[in-house]
Amino acid sequence: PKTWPLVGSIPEMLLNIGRIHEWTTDQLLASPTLGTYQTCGICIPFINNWRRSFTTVTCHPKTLEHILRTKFHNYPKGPTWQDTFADVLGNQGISYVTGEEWNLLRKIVVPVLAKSRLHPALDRWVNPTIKNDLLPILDKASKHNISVDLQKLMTCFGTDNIFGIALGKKLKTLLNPDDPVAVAMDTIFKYAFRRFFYPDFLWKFMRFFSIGSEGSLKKSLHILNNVITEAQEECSNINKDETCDYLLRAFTRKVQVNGHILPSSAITGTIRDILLAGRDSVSTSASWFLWLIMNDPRVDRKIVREIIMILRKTRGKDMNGSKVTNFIEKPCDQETQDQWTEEPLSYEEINSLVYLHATLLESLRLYPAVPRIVRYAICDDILPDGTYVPAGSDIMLSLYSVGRMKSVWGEDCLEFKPERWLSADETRIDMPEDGYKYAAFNGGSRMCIAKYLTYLEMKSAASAILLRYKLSPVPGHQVSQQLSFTLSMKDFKVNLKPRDLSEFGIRR
Ligand code: HEM
Repeated sequence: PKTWPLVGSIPEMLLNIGRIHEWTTDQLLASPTLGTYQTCGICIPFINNWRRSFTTVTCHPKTLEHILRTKFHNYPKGPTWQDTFADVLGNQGISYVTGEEWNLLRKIVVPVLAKSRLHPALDRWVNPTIKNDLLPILDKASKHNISVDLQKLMTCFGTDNIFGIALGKKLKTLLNPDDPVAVAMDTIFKYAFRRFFYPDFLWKFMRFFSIGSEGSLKKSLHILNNVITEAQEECSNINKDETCDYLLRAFTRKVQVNGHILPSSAITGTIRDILLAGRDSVSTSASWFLWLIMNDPRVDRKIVREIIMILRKTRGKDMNGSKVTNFIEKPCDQETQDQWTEEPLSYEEINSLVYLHATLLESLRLYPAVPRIVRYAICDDILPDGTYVPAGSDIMLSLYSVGRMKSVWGEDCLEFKPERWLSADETRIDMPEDGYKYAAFNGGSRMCIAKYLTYLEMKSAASAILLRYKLSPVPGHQVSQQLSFTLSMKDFKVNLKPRDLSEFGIRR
């Protein structure tokens, strides 16, 4: 990008702030290495060190692998990130700490969220939230022709699920969006992000005197911490032998791992990280996913058809009452439709949805909920494409841009095409050999701990919504990206019509 004396590329970035991820992609596409460029921010000689404002921006899968795996120890999150977010994330939580403490936390948390352990999370939290809270809201909206903001609803859905899964608490923000905890979470996201735009001395001054946005941030963190501490106290009174089905319980059982005792602040910090990370990421991904489907009737039909095929196998009955074994069936009548839509899909049903899974991967390729991550170079380094990275500078990985590179995903990289994730006969998922081509959940040792939980939550919500309703855009409403930690939309207004499944009773 164009770089000016003293202010670097800041003016051009500010001009493009409303489309910052697109702009970054444009710069990466124009770079001679097709995937890496270097730039700098405000740099005033004798006042700040040029290395602190120098940034390497990249999206090439080989470079991502180099930073996230091969040279993992040379690229931590760095002092600026730590200084800015220590109080928000808790300086002993999983996303903040490094070294042995971090290994220990991952050893506790990762197994609890492993794919094979998520069945109870679906039955106890996700599906009841869909059935009792989300669907009644959508039913009412479709009956009365009222449009809904799906981004907002999905944020409440993500919040309710993550509070259940992490703390064993029913928050029910779908029914009560003004719940003080939900409002506190909103405030934390909004004002913590604002720190990027204020000079350090200003927000630190405001924090010290608890004024303005920093005052609200402090209060909101206090509200969230109180909820976690209360849950910790309740949890310590529960019989230790009871089945452990939420994250906090896993901590009380495994406070000591390999002789290391975990401090209570590490547990609080990690739970806080999980509550914050597990909310907007899911709502953002679900919103882009549903937006893409709403605008692509071919994919919409294919998804509903696949769900029906699965339901015919698992819930279907023919005229004589016996289970249907083949899918070439009569049109779906109202009674069957009612039976199939009474309960959200079960764990086994969800795991049989191959096309839906491909659609999810495709939407995360184009719209990764975390669009960029930043690392810091401890020592000088040379990237695989020959770029020199000076010690003490930042390196930004644009996860948003990876999916938009023709050199990585081919000429049709901007097309929404779930089939690219499927085997030729479309019966199974074919992941790319180079795992760093798909980096939505990060890669290497700091990979997201909740990839499978996210898939499960999203497939469950998407199948429930798409089986029951046909979505259409609200005339005149355009979605746009909101500047935030995640790629969230400003709002996502849709109209819903009950889905008529009778048209799906045709031969394959
Ligand atoms: C579509 C949904 C999600 C996406 C795209 C996503 C993406 C990511 C990415 C890119 C990172 C790496 C961040 C970095 O190192 O700078 C990350 C880390 C993390 N994610 Fe997720 N995430 C999602 C959902 C979730 C959920 C539902 C949870 C909570 C259960 C969660 C918890 C975490 C935590 C705790 C970390 C830090 C791990 C560590 O540093 O060891 N994420 N996620």
